[in-house]
Amino acid sequence: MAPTSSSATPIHRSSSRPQLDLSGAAIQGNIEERDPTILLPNQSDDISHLALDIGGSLIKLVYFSRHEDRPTDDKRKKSLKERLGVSNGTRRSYPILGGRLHFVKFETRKINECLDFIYSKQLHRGGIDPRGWTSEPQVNENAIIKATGGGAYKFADMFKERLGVSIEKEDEMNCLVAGANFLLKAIRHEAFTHMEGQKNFVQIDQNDLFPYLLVNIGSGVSMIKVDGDGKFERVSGTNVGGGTYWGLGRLMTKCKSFDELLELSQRGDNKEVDMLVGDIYGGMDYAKIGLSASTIASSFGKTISDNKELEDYRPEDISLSLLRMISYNIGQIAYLNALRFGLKRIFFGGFFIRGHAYTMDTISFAVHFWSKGDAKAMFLRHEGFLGALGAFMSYEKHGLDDLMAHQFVERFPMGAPCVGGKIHGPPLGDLSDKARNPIFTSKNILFADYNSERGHDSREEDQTIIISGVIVHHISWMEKFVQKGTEILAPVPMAPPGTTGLGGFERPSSKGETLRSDDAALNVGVLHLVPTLEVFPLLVDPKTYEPNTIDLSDHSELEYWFTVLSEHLPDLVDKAVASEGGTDDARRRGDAFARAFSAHLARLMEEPAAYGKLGLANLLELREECLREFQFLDAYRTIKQRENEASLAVLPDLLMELDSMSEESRLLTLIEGVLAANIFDWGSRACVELYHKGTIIEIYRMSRKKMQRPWRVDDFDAFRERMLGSGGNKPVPHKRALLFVDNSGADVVLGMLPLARELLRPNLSVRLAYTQNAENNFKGNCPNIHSGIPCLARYVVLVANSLPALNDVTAIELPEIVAEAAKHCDVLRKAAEAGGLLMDAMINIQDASKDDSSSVPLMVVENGCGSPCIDLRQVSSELAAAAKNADLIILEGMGRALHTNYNARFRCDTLKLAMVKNQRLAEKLVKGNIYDCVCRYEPAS
Ligand SMILES: Nc1ncnc2c1ncn2[C@@H]1O[C@H](COP(=O)(O)OP(=O)(O)O)[C@@H](O)[C@H]1O
Ligand SMILES: CC(C)(COP(=O)(O)O)[C@@H](O)C(=O)NCCC(=O)O
Ligand SMILES: [Mn+2]
Repeated sequence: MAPTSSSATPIHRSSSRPQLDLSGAAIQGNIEERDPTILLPNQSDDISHLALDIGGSLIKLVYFSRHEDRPTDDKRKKSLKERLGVSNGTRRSYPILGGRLHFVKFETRKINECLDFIYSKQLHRGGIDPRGWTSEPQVNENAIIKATGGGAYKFADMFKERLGVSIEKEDEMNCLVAGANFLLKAIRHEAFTHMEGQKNFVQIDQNDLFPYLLVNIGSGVSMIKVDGDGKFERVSGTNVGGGTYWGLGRLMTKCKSFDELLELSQRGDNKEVDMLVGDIYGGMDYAKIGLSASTIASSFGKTISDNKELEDYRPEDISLSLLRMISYNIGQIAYLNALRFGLKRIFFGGFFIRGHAYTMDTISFAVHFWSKGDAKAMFLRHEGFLGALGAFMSYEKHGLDDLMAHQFVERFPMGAPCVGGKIHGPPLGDLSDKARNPIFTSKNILFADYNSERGHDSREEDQTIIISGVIVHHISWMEKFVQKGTEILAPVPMAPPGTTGLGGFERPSSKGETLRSDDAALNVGVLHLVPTLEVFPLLVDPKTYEPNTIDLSDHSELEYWFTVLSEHLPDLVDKAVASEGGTDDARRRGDAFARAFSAHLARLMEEPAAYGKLGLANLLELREECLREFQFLDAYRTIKQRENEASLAVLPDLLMELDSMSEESRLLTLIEGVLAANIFDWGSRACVELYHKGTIIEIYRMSRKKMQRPWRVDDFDAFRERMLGSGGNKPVPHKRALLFVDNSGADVVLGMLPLARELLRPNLSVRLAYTQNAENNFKGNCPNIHSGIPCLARYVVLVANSLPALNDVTAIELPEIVAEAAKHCDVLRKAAEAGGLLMDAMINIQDASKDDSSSVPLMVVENGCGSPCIDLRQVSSELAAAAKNADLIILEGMGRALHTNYNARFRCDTLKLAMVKNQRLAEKLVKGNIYDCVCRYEPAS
């Protein structure tokens, strides 16, 4: 339990939406110090709000926790952010820093475990007072928890007695609908179809969501016609539901748990129990009415003709027969109701489904078969949490309903056993023994997901579990970490590859005999709420925008990238460990990171859609997130510094060389320079091997020498024409250019900065065009005048990562690099000085929407990402603001311009520049070879 603090000074956040007010919170010690301890009276997490759905079988918990910004080494970043109020989202006056939504469930018959969990995390002390979300330091008489489901009535007294809180009951149907509507609107890859073992995510158009049929398969089944928010009618239901399968199954098979029963079904053969069409028709199809011989004519029908007792049947066959009977029946009734009301879409929720492939396939089959393909069964990733989410939304000011998909980031943490930067627990060498021979009992995996939401914020080594007030166990983080890894690697239940055609199924084919543990099978991560994220405003069509260029649903593609990332792992671990001083602790964290990332990869190889729609960018981001989870804040720190220094040392010579050229050849040389310097990429195997063969400067020279036009994709002439004009075409200078920079060292110093400088320096072609225009009585001034001389772009915005990823330069590092470069360059110096050396530039950008004249020539903004790629649906609010008046985008690097955004269309002129540093990608994307270059220019569409 976290200690309480009486000397706590409250944090006050100005807020228009006070729902997550932290007035009860206090920072212990110096606010400036690294990772200060934040205390909320009587609780270990910052703040939590909780809602419950207490059903006949399961208790579902949704809770929200607010965490301080991730710990960072970089004081400057902190002070900059504080100064700018960036983390508070001042531009939009967001009142909250965001937080995380967690999903947990317990069996209803084990309600005590649920109460212990709430108590251990002090979730009931979230200060939910009926008067509002004002956190009270202590539980008060009026504290309430919103809950739905029958248990909200049945167990109300228990909550009062054990936790001192009152349950405020919410209507179950209301909650189901509110939860489903929220998920379908706010979570991008929430709904999917599942047919013949194939999972496909469905993009739901928010404006075309209603009406739909919601079928919630819990213990019993409710069918609700949903016409809008709060507009619904329970049109049907059936008492043959999840409770029926579990109840009958338990009686007939003696199984001890639901999962055991489901596992049995995977080895079952239902024709031993079911009467099939073929049994009646002597092995023939009844083709006239569309029934194959393997169609079930009568579930359990065969048991009447046999002279057998229950014991004579295999429990496996019984379980499968039951599962099919119930799933099929529900699918059929659902369709009949959809037909009744003319609904085409049916969403299925409830924990009966349990992400189980065979169950979903059976339901889908029934809907498809009876509707002749007209209606579609869709499933929800947060299947069983609809009611609990709805209850959460029923708090008067939960702040969730106006949030949108781009403000949620789902993470799948491993439960890193880190405490204050240290890995605790036994040496990692022991781990494989433990994994093979787990020491867990059913009791001490009670909180199997407990650590999933803690990540690197963990401050406790052991979790003490209190059951009925008695301390019964200590679980070390390490043990839980191993458990998580073991769970994640458990075999996946697979659906059969195909049906027999006319209404029958083959037997289920499972890759393993056991199901992935209940917890891991949820396929639901922690939803991080980042209110400041925005959709990049220059996308032509955000709805159809797909960041990933490579489709990993192609299995050979997935296999290839899986191998690339796996092979890169040892080197990455070495770099990461070295970046933390190579200590024993760093080594242990490195090993743990490698295990965790490998486990994620292995799982995704087996089940690519396990974490939602999967693209290469997701894998690359997962790797960075995983590093951060194990407290590797910047694995390439030293390498980046070394390369920056070396490149800055040769910058003056390069600038001199450039200055001696004509404008036309200079622009070409600059683009060549960007492409050549993009070779400095520590994420590419081939490049890393190159670095062992020469110094930075040698490689840079070699790379520049090899720049032969035409490049593999070469739109340079069109770009040059647009920039400098040609023949009768006058150049129309750009107003604001956004330069998405990539790697540290030569890439940014010798590539992108000189290009930025070119845009900002006085330009003869523009001057000429302007003068001619003026002579032709051109009214108005050329907008691009700095110090009285026109240039190619009036404002240049350098867009860099918010967090480190590989050797990419970050927005925090960039101002210092620009300042160093500015020592050798008047243009950069003047531009930077005009912006008060970038810090103020960032302040100004926030005002830019109000008054454009306050903008400065050169600024740095963070992009909101911590990945080598960029998903432009989720960028920082600063970048979104900076993009407002931008008319030129330059995307640089393989991650940002090829892996992602290669096919993205923008509303302004766009230049995509990258060197392809991977043979396979070169072949696939540009039909070329490794080290080929891409210079793709697309005028505004
Ligand atoms: N671990 C589990 N324990 C019990 N039932 C489970 C479990 N996992 C899935 N189920 C299935 O989920 C059903 C409960 O679904 P749920 O949506 O939670 O409904 P309810 O609100 O009625 O409890 C059970 O009847 C059973 O079929
Ligand atoms: C991670 C990267 C996208 C970074 O490239 P960059 O954006 O820096 O040009 C790239 O290095 C990559 O795709 N690497 C994996 C492929 C390989 O090692 O061949
Ligand atoms: Mn990079």
